[in-house]
Amino acid sequence: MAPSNDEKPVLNPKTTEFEFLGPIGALLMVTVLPILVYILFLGCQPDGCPSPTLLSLLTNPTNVVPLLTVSNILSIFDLKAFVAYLSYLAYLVLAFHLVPGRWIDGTQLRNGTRLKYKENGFSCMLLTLAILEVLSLSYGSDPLLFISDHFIGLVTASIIVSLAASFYVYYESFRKGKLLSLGGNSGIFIYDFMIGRELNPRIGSFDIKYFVELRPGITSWTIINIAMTVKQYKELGYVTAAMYMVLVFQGWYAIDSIYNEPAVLTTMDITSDGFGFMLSFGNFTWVGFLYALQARYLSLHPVHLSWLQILFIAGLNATGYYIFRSSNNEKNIFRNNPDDSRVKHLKYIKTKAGPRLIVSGWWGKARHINYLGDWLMAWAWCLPCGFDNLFPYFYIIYFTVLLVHRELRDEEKCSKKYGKDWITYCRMVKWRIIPGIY
Ligand SMILES: NC(=O)C1=CN([C@@H]2O[C@H](COP(=O)(O)OP(=O)(O)OC[C@H]3O[C@@H](n4cnc5c(N)ncnc54)[C@H](OP(=O)(O)O)[C@@H]3O)[C@@H](O)[C@H]2O)C=CC1
Ligand SMILES: CC(C)=CCC[C@@H](C)[C@H]1CC=C2C3=C(CC[C@@]21C)[C@@]1(C)CC[C@H](O)C(C)(C)[C@@H]1CC3
Repeated sequence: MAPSNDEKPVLNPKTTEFEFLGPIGALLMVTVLPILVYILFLGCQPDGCPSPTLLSLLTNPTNVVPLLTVSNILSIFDLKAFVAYLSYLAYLVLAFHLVPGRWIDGTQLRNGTRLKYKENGFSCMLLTLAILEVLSLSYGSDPLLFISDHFIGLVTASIIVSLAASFYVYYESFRKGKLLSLGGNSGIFIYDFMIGRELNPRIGSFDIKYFVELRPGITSWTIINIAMTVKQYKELGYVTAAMYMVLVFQGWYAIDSIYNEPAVLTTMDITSDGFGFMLSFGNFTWVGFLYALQARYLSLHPVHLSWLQILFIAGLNATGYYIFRSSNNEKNIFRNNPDDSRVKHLKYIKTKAGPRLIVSGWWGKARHINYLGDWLMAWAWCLPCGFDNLFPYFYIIYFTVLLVHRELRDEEKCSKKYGKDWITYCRMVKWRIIPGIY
């Protein structure tokens, strides 16, 4: 007999528990984060990081001339940069639709369905890099120097686009039949707008969250790093080892994330977080521009490293990448096919909720061992900037907070999902991120 209406589970239950300090935290994120991005970029100028000229404003606010001249703050509004950024996004959307790729299944949704996602990110990235090469061969360094010359204007363009996308998906989320995120349906605008109300906003088969997660931000981060390397070469006549390390380490990470595109389908962002300002701004601007903080710093303030420092930092990045990639692959392969020869030796616990929890291998060392690998790489991206300035280390500070907070969020989610099985798992694997420490 079909369950009565009051027995049927509600498809979109109201969100009753807040994260990120609730509506107040959401308002702060939407207002403070864009300002923070401007401070980190406008505040770092050729005359210093932070620029002493701009710091003088703190003691003499009326002396706005330096603000206009040194920081070129009026370049925040840059029509050329805005048009260029929109053209860049249009190209990415066109490439997504035209470049061939297989369609793969996402994880099962709570309404029992599975969405299909087009896997052609790596081909699109190769196409983008090929186009960059052709442009450089045809027009020299000008196309890439446009990026460093119009950088703040491009940042503004990404912020405007991220806000427009956030408002669009929020408005569309009220259409009938939408599947909402469990954490973004509080009914309070600023909170749902920030954390994301609809789980998988789409235009036809075009999944906005999936596209934004691995295309505009990751790609612009890679291109900006190349542009900052070209800028350093133009200024110095050579490229420092420190810049090469940041370019290669971060470029590898970015391209690796796209090469392993299917892995994003099992991340929290895709499986449980709605698409709102956090993921929109987080990808378009935070990943797309702020993640290039070290390359921009080195283009303005070259750092020379000793061979010992180079070897240590390279070893740190390699260790981090090995832990990051092998642990993520171990979980993703196991979850897709536990009988795969590469993971069938792993011990696991069966859960009442269904999915199996690995309790040996990487996932027997810590409950988020993959975060440790990512965190070590983050250190390897900051250390090439030397120790004269804290600006480039903003990334490791932000990232540490993000990973610790994300681990707590995931613990909360898994504890609710797995109940006693999660308690059993935690007893067997007691470390959260760093085995023996945390
Ligand atoms: N560079 C950056 O800015 C960022 C990078 N990252 C990286 O993204 C990667 C993915 O991180 P994230 O999205 O947080 O998700 P994770 O890859 O850490 O996966 C967490 C999920 O995996 C499942 N799981 C947990 N423990 C086990 C286990 N023992 N066996 C099997 N499955 C398990 C649970 O999902 P289920 O409900 O399916 O069981 C859990 O919700 C990480 O490597 C992280 O470092 C993340 C954020 C930002
Ligand atoms: C302060 C602020 C705006 C926070 C928003 C958080 C986002 C920046 C991150 C949340 C999860 C992310 C992931 C990646 C980039 C950063 C964000 C969007 C990621 C795409 C980076 C590349 C990795 O290989 C990944 C695909 C595993 C990863 C997924 C999560």
